[in-house]
Amino acid sequence: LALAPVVSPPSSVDGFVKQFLTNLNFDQGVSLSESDANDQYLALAGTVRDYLMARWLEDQARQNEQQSKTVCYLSAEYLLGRQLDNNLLAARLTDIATDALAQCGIDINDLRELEVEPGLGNGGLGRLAACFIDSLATMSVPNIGYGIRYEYGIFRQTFVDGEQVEQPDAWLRMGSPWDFPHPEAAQTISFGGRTETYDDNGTERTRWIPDWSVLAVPYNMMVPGYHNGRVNTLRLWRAVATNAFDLRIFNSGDYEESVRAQTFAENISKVLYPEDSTPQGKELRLQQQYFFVSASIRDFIDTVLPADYDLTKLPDRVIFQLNDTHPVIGVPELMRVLIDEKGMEWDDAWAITQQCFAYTCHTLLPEALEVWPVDLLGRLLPRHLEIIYRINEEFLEEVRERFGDDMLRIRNMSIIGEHPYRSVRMAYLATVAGAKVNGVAELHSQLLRDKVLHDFAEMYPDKFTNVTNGITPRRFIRLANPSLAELITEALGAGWTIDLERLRGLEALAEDPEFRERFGAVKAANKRRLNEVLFQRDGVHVDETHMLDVMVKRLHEYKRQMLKVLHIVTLYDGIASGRVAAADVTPRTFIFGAKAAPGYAMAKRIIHLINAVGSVVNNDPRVEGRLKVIFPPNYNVTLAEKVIPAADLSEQISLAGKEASGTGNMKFALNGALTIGTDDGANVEIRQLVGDDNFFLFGMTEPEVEVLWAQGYTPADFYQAHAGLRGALDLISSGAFSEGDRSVFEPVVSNLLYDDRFMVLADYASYIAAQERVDAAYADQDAWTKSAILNVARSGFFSSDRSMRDYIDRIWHTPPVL
Ligand SMILES: CCc1ccc([C@H](C)CC(=O)N[C@@H]2O[C@H](CO)[C@@H](O)[C@H](O)[C@H]2O)cc1
Repeated sequence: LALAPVVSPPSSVDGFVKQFLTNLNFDQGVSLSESDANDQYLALAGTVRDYLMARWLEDQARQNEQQSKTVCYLSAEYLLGRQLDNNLLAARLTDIATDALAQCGIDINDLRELEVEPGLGNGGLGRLAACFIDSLATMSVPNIGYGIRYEYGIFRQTFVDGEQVEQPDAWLRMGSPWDFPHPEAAQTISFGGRTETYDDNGTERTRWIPDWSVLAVPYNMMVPGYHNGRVNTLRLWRAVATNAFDLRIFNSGDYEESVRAQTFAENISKVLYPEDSTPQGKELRLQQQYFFVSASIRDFIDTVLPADYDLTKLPDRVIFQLNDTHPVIGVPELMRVLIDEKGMEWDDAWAITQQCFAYTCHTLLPEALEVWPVDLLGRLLPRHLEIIYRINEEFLEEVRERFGDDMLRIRNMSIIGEHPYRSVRMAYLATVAGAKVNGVAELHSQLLRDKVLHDFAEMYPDKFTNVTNGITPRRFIRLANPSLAELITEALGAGWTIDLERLRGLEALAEDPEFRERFGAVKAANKRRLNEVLFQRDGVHVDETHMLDVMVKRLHEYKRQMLKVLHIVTLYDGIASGRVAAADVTPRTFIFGAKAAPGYAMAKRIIHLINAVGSVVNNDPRVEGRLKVIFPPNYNVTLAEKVIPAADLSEQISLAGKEASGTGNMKFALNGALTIGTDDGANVEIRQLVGDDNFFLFGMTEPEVEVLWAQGYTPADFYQAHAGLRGALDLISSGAFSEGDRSVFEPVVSNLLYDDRFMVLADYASYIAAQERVDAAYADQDAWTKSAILNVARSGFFSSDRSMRDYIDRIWHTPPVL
């Protein structure tokens, strides 16, 4: 019996009904007639999980027996989105489940809406991780996604008088049917204490005597491949106290103290840090990073490798991909395990470590590069600091050998920074330790080589490579835009879902008026769907006759939501002042989606301004039917899936040289929106592929930005020089959007006039000119639709499957296990 294969329930409506009722009755403990929607949803999720379980167990067995090389993706964030539909799609169960539930008198749509998306990420980096693990499963590449099972994900955003107010994201409250705990595989994670050396048969060794420890309990989520019967694992760690409850203290009556250890321990995986570019350097954040990385590395060695595996061959079995600097403490951790626990010599351990790690950098903002004060790191992880010091020592020796005693270079390249305080530069540690270092778009990777990590690229030219980001077409076309998916499948067959370059086949159809007709109808239908969703969700209407001009991404000054605001105010001012006839303005609805890090004051003010401009514009009869601003709160993956398919214009307007890649830009192009954008991040590659005629380019290039910055940038000069700009800024300063109270948005305007680090004013004129080109183009709907079809046809490159192929070829060398 032990060898009996796990049998999936029969993939039939009857089989599904049987499994569903079994789960409802025996897992949820209710009868169908007694059950409420949440019971039914949890039973449905459990049933889908049962169908995937057999595949998962088979896969694990296959990978173990084949001793295949595994990609361990170490990420502090996974922005997964809702699971139900993706799992149904992957397992070809959508129709079966829909019919089975209908047989039980249940409308699956009602249950679908109950699912709370796991918001275990902030933005681009977290969502990219989710797209990547979907692609690896679909490509049958052995992969374990390791991360943290935060009890509270990214905050829920509400607006109070137009201002962002954060609510805790209690996503687990109604149960989490998609993951299941494995306490038997818990790892003990230690902190604090000191180190001591001891003699081990003539060899001096070091051991760490920690102060305290917590348990890391893994929760597995299944990551199903699309239509290939494969299931990989997402393994998220939860912190619990080693001794949850101190009976002695309890019996002494100090009940609170008796459970303190538990609450203290649980804090580690309590909540996601809501910053997405400015590290706060908080100790708990470092605890989180070490907690999940230590658990993951030891879990892989203990549970995936055979017990007696020869660790000198570790690079044959695993590559740990570092998703930005957040998991880099994993480098000294692997060294500690190999040397202190496995008794390996330093040089052997270092040689292995350098082959087992690779580092992806996701940013260009110097302030986003994490540095940890040596005091904090030394107190929390004394042994790791020792190891980092020795890594740095040996590295600087190598620098000296290579470049001589060049003190400036040595100080610039040292993993240990001296100013403003002695700290460990995690990006440098990752670069020195990683077998490969990559950026996430061609321009980004070039800027890493030329600027951010220039000295390292000079020393290790072969280490630096690029892998342009991608998105999964399963979620962001098949699931988010079923009517477009249907149209494409009808035209090209279904193969495009796992081979997105096949979209090229649509190029010819762009010439076909009938196909254009149908493509336009899909866009119109998605606008109507968005209208229903936003009316039900927030009580606002979307006018499907309007151009939908969409800007959805985290709120950050470098992304320049303020440039979009100035465009809206310029249009509004034109009509309101009578300078422009309303009839001459293309009817537009501006849709924003954006969360600001709670501590990012300027970002929160800009959110307030967008809502304030919106309420004035939306209630001014002079622009009624011409201009409308919609800002649904709590932008997340689920809302993105409804907004992106309805968009006509995709706003990708960051200052050139600041957005590492962007991935929203790719989702919009693949859903038939045209892009207005700068030559920044992956916009450059989108424009190169879709063609200049199908992209509204504006603004300075990165070198031009550097030149203007070097020669001294005076934003007020642009204010003086441009009447439209002056009018828009003056209108905001006048209090027109704040009931006459000039003080409310004064900081936003003066920041632009006297600082403007991201050159909003410098790019304003070019942006407005580009928007006029958009208006002209949109007037010819047929030509616009043709251009939209060409955007879809030529964007197959931006599949995360292609990104995975590039990682496999250039960094991982982990062929699919078929
Ligand atoms: C510690 C604070 C912190 C948290 C998150 C981050 C992330 C790296 C920020 C991020 O999400 N970067 C985005 O990553 C995307 C995926 O590669 C890119 O497409 C975006 O351009 C980049 O901003 C930096 C610093």
